[in-house]
Amino acid sequence: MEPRRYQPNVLVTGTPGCGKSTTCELLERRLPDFQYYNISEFAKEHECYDGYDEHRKSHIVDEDKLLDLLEPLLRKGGAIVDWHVNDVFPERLIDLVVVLRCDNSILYKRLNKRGYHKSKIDENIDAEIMGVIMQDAVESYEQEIVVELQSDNTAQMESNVDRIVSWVELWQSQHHSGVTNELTAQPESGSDGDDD
Ligand SMILES: Nc1ncnc2c1ncn2[C@@H]1O[C@H](COP(=O)(O)OP(=O)(O)O)[C@@H](O)[C@H]1O
Repeated sequence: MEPRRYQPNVLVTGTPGCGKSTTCELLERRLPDFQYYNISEFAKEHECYDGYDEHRKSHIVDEDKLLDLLEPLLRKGGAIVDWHVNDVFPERLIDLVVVLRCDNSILYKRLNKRGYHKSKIDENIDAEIMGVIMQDAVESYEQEIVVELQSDNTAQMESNVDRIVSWVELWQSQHHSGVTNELTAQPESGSDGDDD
């Protein structure tokens, strides 16, 4: 059986350039007990690669190897996971999925500034217009744990961070009080509860 988690795991996903890393870095400061996993960097660091995609000019991530390494870390809870791919993490390990969204013209400027090739910018803008990442998220997780947050400007990003922190605190209060209740629960009185 899956061990009980005392902190939730939060997956922050979205099209590249939507603001995942910036949001996660702010979250990290607000949630000092949490561990931040930028999966692109994690995959590079642990060489979770399975070839190179010449067309995209990027490494192909070996998802099996990635998950083998990541799963024991996520089982403990308290992880902030940042990746544009979201359908590879087992549902049982994820408590909240945040899908960041961005206006196309703003996203274009961000990706252009990043020096992406035009074909790569177009591919990402198309994905954002079609809501590909959101679609993947709702197909992979219970709809109740998926939230879509707009991240066009700093004010929205700050508000998103506040919302995620509030959600984490709510999760903690529900789960920690749940533990206490289980431990302190009195046996049922056996009354039929006749309320006439
Ligand atoms: N909500 C936002 N408001 C203003 N700038 C943002 C916002 N989100 C991201 N950015 C900027 O856009 C760029 C891409 O953000 P980043 O967090 O690296 O995106 P991702 O991790 O999704 O690829 C960065 O220069 C970042 O400062």
